[in-house]
Amino acid sequence: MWQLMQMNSCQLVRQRLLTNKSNVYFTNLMKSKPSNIVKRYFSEVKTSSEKNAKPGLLLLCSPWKLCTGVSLALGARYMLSSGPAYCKALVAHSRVIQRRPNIEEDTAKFDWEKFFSYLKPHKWLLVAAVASALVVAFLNVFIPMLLGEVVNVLARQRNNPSANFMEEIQIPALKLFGLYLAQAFFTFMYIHLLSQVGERVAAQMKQDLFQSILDQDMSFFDQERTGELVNRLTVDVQDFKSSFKQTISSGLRASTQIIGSSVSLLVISPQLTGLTLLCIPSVVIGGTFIGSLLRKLSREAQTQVEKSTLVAEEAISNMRTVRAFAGEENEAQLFAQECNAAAALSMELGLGIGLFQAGTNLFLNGMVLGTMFMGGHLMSTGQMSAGDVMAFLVNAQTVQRSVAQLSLLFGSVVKGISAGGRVFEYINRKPVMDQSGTAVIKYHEFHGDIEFKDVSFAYPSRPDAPVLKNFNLKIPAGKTVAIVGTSGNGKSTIAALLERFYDVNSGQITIDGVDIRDMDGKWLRGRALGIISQEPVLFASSVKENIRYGRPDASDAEIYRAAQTANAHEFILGFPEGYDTLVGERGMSLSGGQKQRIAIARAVLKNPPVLILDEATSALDSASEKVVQTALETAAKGRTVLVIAHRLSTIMNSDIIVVLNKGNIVEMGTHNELKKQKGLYWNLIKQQDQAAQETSKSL
Ligand SMILES: Nc1ncnc2c1ncn2[C@@H]1O[C@H](COP(=O)(O)OP(=O)(O)OP(=O)(O)O)[C@@H](O)[C@H]1O
Repeated sequence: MWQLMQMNSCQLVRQRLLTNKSNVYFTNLMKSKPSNIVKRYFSEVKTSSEKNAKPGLLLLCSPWKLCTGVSLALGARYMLSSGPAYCKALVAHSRVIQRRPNIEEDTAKFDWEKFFSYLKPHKWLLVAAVASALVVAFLNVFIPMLLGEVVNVLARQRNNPSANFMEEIQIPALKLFGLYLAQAFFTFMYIHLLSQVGERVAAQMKQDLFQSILDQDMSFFDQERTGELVNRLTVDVQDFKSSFKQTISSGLRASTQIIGSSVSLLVISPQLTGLTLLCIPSVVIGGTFIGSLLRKLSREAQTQVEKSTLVAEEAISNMRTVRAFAGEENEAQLFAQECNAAAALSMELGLGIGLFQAGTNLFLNGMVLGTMFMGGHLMSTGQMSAGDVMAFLVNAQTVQRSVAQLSLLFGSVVKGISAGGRVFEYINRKPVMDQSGTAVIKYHEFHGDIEFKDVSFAYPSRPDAPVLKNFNLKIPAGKTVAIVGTSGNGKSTIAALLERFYDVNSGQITIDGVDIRDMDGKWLRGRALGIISQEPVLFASSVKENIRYGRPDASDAEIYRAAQTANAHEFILGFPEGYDTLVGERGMSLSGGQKQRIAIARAVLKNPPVLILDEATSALDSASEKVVQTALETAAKGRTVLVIAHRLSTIMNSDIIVVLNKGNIVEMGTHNELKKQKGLYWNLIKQQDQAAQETSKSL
């Protein structure tokens, strides 16, 4: 049993959804009957299979997985005295649909209009860059001719040495030097100007993309992978920028050079040009065929590299879970597997490129030899000079280099267009939720009467699974209302709807009679509501900056006062660097209770009239819970408070307790009233007392 769990534990890190689930959810699941655990197992499998029907079906059909699931479920019920984590493994197991990361097919369209709107502010820089690149191309066409003139002077000198060599060489050499200087100057100009345009456009695109991501609805983040979004911001913008710069610099230059140099070749020697043209079809056909094979291999290798990166990223970002389940070996194996597959493909690609390059070099060198042979013959019949042969060779080389650049560019343009398409797709993406509300309630007019009227709601990612149906609830101003109920009943959903993370499907939620959809969302979340959740999220900066996040314009004195209210001032001063102590990534260097008190200070600093406490103490041990509970009670004074409580000890001194079952209110009243009813609330109390006794016995 344990081995089975170990085998599946590393899969846990890939279950992003699980991070939305509280420990309480799993503790509760752990206490269910074995049949319920099995039921939940299959319900999770069903949900997953809805998302990804084919593999889901496979999972359901696989007898091995079925047996594992049932045995995990049955065993888990009896083995879980040490905590809810194993239940997480159970549910994670049921959610394992696809072991390997899914690299989605690229379907995004490139938005040319948007692209030009980014170029527009830099049009003059771009024109100057393009003009400079064209000048370089023209110079590259003329340089071989002048080089030919210089060679002719040298050849004449060898056949007929004369004293006025300096005079003869002076003019062509000076002209050539002038062209070299001009070529150097314009090369510098186009590279410098192009990098200015490229960097400015890329920076603007990145900012717009980030802003667009920040503006998306919460349902967008429920469905998108963090790694994918970060890739859009980094890799895709980078690929697009490189491709853009390369298209202008290499593409424009190479095309102009091909045309210019081809004309020069014809002028120098039509016979030699004709001979060269005869060889071209074989190069084009062979090159296209081998090139397409190599590109296919390159795409496969790239996709494989991305897969291995995703495996590493998920493991590193969930390191605590990996360590807690001793999943290092599995992760390392999986990474090695993906890495080796990527290396094998890249080696195959290397072999292909090597053979292709060697063959091309042999062919091209053969052509040079052939040109010299034929050129020598034409020289012997007086139809060409040594300088002409030299100019022809250099021009032919320019054409060859330019063609090679263009063929390389083709891959880069395809890559850049698809990367740009993905970036623009996200930039253009409009949130579905209507954000046009502007209503705000003046602070001194704010009472804090909250009402849910006939609210029905299903998460956008699961439209067929309604969480609330015709839900009605009044939270009077200045009162504390606690919502209790077993896991998965929709308690946190109520808080999420009040924060307007999602819009209700029907009905309305009002604060002081104003529909929250008509309110300015930033004001609603930023000023009116404060939330303290079970797992407070801190940023990797100092304690002070984390508290200031509640109100960026707060003074230091206000921050200290908020920390005092949150019972955090003392322990913060105990740190060697006090308020300037860095909390580490996601607050790793603090205890759960300390993190929570900093989160409370952050909410207190914001001074919101309505406070939402979403299982704010349920992740803490009983000693920390008491300290945090006191801090919460101080913070809650004079505000309307919505408490989402799984553990009944966290409902504080609530004025009204609402018992929720399957999204419906089944009991409502004060603690004493509900106890007397001996209904669901009474059962919950009994269950929790029993669980507490069992825990203390096992300790
Ligand atoms: N982001 C989401 N997307 C889709 N479904 C969700 C999402 N969050 C929650 N759900 C589903 O909505 C239902 C209610 O979940 P909710 O988190 O509100 O329950 P809860 O009573 O707060 O549970 P717990 O006490 O375990 O936190 C559950 O079936 C859950 O799976």
